[in-house]
Amino acid sequence: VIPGWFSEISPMWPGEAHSLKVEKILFQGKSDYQNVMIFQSSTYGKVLVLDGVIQLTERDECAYQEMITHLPLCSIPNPKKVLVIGGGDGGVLREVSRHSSVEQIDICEIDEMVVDVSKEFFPDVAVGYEDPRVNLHIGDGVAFLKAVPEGTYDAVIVDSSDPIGPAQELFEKPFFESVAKALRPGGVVCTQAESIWLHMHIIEDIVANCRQIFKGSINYAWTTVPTYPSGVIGFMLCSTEGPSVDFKHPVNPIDTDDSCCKSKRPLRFYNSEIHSAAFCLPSFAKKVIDSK
Ligand SMILES: NCCCN[C@H]1CC[C@H](N)CC1
Repeated sequence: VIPGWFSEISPMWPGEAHSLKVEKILFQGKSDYQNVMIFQSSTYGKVLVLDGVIQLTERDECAYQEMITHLPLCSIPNPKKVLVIGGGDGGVLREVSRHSSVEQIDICEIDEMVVDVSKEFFPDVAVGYEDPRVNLHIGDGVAFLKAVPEGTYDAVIVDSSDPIGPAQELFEKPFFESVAKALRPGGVVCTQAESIWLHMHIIEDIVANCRQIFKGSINYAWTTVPTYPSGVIGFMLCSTEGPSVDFKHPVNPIDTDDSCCKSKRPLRFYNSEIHSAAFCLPSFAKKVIDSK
C-alpha cells in the first residue's frame, strides 16, 4: 500500500489495480452488508467505496448514471412506471426524473447506510430522492421483485455492485426471470454488465440466460468510466415479448437541457449519438455476445 493512495485490489480483476490519490478519509463504517468508505480524492472529487470496490466518483459518475438510465428509457415511447434495483446513491433516480412521462419511480436498495451516506456526502447525486415520484424501499431486490404483480413496470434498471457480495443474486437466472415477470409486454430492463476486457465469461452467462428469458430484443452496450476497472463498463439491454424495441435507435430522445424537475444540471455525458454508438462492439466481444 502506497501512503496517501487508494488502490482497488480485487480477485475480480487479478494482477491490476486502479489507484487514486487520497486527500482525506471522510467516512468509514460497516453496515449489515458491507464496509462503506468515502474519501476526498485529489483529482476525482469524493469517492464512494464498498468492500474495497469503487462505486462512484463525483468526476465521472455522470457517464454511468446517465447511460444506465437513458439507454433503456430513451428506447421506449412514454415510460411511466420505473423500478430501480440497487442504486442507493440516488444517481439513477436523478436521471430517471429527467423523463417527464414517468409517473412512478420505485427503488429497492438493500443497504440503508449507502442511502444515508450518499445524502450526506454526495448531495448532487442523492438529489434524485427529492423527486416526489420516488418511493424508497429498503430491502432485498430479489424478494421485492417476487412480490411485484405481473406486468407492473415499463422499465427496470439494475444498478448493482459486482457479483461478489450483496449483489451476487442479481446476476443469476431466477432474478432475471422475476424481472421479466414484473415487466409489461415490450417492457425493458438494463443491468450493470461488467467489463468486456475483464469479464467476458460473466457476460457470456448473462447473455445466455437473457436469451432464454427475454423474448424481445437483447443487446449489450458499453461506455467509458475512467474509475471502473479497465476503464469501461457494460450494460445488458433486454425487452420482453410484445411491441418491438430497437435499443440502437432512441425513439424517445432526451436532450441536454431536459433539466425538468429535480435534475438541476444538464446532461454531461449522454446524447443520442453516443446512445447508438454504445452498441458498437469490438470483434472479440461481438463474437461471444452474438453467438449466445
Ligand atoms: N451506482 C453506483 C454504481 C455501481 N456499479 C458499479 C459498476 C462497476 C463495479 N466494479 C462497481 C459497481
